[in-house]
Amino acid sequence: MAGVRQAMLARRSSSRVTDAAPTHDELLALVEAAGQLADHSGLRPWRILELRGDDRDRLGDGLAKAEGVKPKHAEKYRAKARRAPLVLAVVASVRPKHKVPEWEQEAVASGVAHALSLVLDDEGWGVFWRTGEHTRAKAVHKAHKLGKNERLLGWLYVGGLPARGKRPRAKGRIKAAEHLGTL
Ligand SMILES: Cc1cc2nc3c(=O)[nH]c(=O)nc-3n(C[C@H](O)[C@H](O)[C@H](O)COP(=O)(O)O)c2cc1C
Repeated sequence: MAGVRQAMLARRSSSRVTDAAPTHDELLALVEAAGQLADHSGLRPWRILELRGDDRDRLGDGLAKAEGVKPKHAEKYRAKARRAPLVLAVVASVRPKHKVPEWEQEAVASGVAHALSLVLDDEGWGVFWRTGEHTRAKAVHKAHKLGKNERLLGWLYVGGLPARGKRPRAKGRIKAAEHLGTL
């Protein structure tokens, strides 16, 4: 469908967003759409955690702890986690020792995050996928109450698009011919 191609060509990450955010119900509809991608054996090896308000401080505190910073000095990390009104933690929930290897399951979870970024962008929201050296640190894992077979793929920071809209693409579009080859 041409609409998807146009949406991809128009997609841009927005590092700065306003305090507006999709509601829980709006988000549910977008997660439903993003979750329709190819999934070997239909394992659905992913989930998304919706962090709003003070819940974002759990992320900030987890990052501070991973860095070895005491809670009373965690303000800098809390502020980072508050850069958007809605932070979506992307979790790969893998089934170990399944005939579908773990890397394929993580590929599905990653695909969902990309698809969710795209549909959010297409609906007019600002989105920015962030990670960092502590994404898979124990303290961050615990802060998100993840299970033994779960791991984070980072966070989608979501909010309203600033009045100036999306930034123009600095390096232009990719050169497709450089990425498409034959044997
Ligand atoms: C898995 C993943 C993790 C990322 N982590 C960061 C990050 O921690 N910090 C950052 O500045 N950009 C990060 N990025 C890149 C931005 O989300 C964004 O894609 C980049 O700034 C390019 O902008 P564009 O998406 O508009 O082309 C990450 C992207 C992905 C896919």
